[in-house]
Amino acid sequence: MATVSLDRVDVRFPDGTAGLSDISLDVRDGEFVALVGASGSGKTTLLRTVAGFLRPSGGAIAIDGTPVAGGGAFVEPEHRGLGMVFQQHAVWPHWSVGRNVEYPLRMRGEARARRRELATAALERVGLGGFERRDPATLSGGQRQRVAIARALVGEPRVLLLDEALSALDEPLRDRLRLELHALTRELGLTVIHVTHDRDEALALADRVVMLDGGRIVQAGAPEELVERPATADVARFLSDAALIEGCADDAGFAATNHPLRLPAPSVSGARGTVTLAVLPEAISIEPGDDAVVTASLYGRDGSDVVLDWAGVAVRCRSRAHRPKVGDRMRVSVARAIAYPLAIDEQEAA
Ligand SMILES: Nc1ncnc2c1ncn2[C@@H]1O[C@H](COP(=O)(O)OP(=O)(O)OP(=O)(O)O)[C@@H](O)[C@H]1O
Repeated sequence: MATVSLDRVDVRFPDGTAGLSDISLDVRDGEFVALVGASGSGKTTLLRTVAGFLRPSGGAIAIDGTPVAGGGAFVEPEHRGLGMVFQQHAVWPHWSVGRNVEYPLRMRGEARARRRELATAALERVGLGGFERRDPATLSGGQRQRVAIARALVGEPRVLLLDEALSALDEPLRDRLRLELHALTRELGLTVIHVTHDRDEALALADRVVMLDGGRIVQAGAPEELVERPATADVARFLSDAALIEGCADDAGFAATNHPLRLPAPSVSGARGTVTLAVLPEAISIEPGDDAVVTASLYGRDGSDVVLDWAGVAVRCRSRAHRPKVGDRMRVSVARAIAYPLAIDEQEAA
C-alpha cells in the first residue's frame, strides 16, 4: 500500500505538445482513483508518467513520500514498486501462464521455489488455480486478462496502475471481472489508479473520479459529487450526458438564446448572466405533446433511454411511463438545471 503524490506536474512531448499541465493530485493510501476524460485529455500520459515511462518536464512525483521524479530525482519504472495492467498485449504468448506470472519475480532475482509459490498463490487469487502450465493461446480473453492481473499483483506492488485493463473484454465477462477486480483490490487494500473511457465503470469502481481535459484536472471528487455537482458544463455533458443550452440567467429565471426553453428562477442554480445551462437527464420528463421529436429510444431495465431533438438541441432522458417510438412528438418538462458562466472565448464565438 502507498500514497502517490503529484505536485504541479507538466509533461511536454519532444514535438512541443503539452501532454499534462500543472497536475497536482494526492492519491491516498488504499484509494481507488479513476481517470476519465475525452480522447486526448491526458489520461494515459498521466498514468505513464506515474509509471516512469515518461519524465515530467516540470513538477515532482513521490510514491509513499519517496521522490521518484522531479527535483533531480528519477527512479526507473521497475524500481517504483508498481503493478501494471494494460488493455492489450498484456501476456507474452510464447511463455506458459506460470512463467508469465513469475516474470516480475525473476526480474527481482527471487529463487525459483519462491517464484513458483508466489505465482501459484497469485493465480489462485484471480481464480486461475492450476493454470500454471497452460499456453496463453488456449485461454479466453477474460482468462488472459486475469493472468495479466495476477502478474501485476505477484510482486505485492505498492500501487496498481490499470490502463483500460478491462476495455477489450465483452460484457458480461467485463462486468464480472470488474466486480472481481474491485473486491480483490479492496481486500488487498491496494492503491489503484485506473484509466478508463467507460464513465459508468469509473463511477462504479472509484472512491474518487478525476476528470481531465486538455492535460489539466477539471474536477476531482467522489463519483456522486461529479454527477450531482459537476464543476463545469463539460463535466456535466461528459459524465452525465447533460444537454447544454446557452442563454441568460437572472433573478427572473433562465431564457435560452436560440431555443424555446424558459425556466423560473427557483429551478436554476449556479451562475447568473450569460451562461451555459446544463440539463441533466434526471431532470427531464416527457409526455406526448409537441415540443420535441424522438430520435432514439432504447429499452433498458430502468426505463427507456430516450434522445429527442428539441428545437435543434439533442436532449437525453429516461422515461419509465412511456416507451416512445422514433418519430413520436413529446412535450418536455425541465425540473431543474445548473447554469455555468459562459467562457469569454465562447461568448465571442456566440
Ligand atoms: N509521444 C507523443 N508525442 C506527442 N504528443 C503526444 C504523444 N503521446 C500523446 N500525445 C498527445 O498528448 C495528449 C494526451 O494524450 P493521451 O494519450 O494521454 O490521452 P488519453 O486521454 O489517454 O486519450 P485516449 O482516451 O484516446 O487514450 C494528446 O493530445 C496526444 O495527442
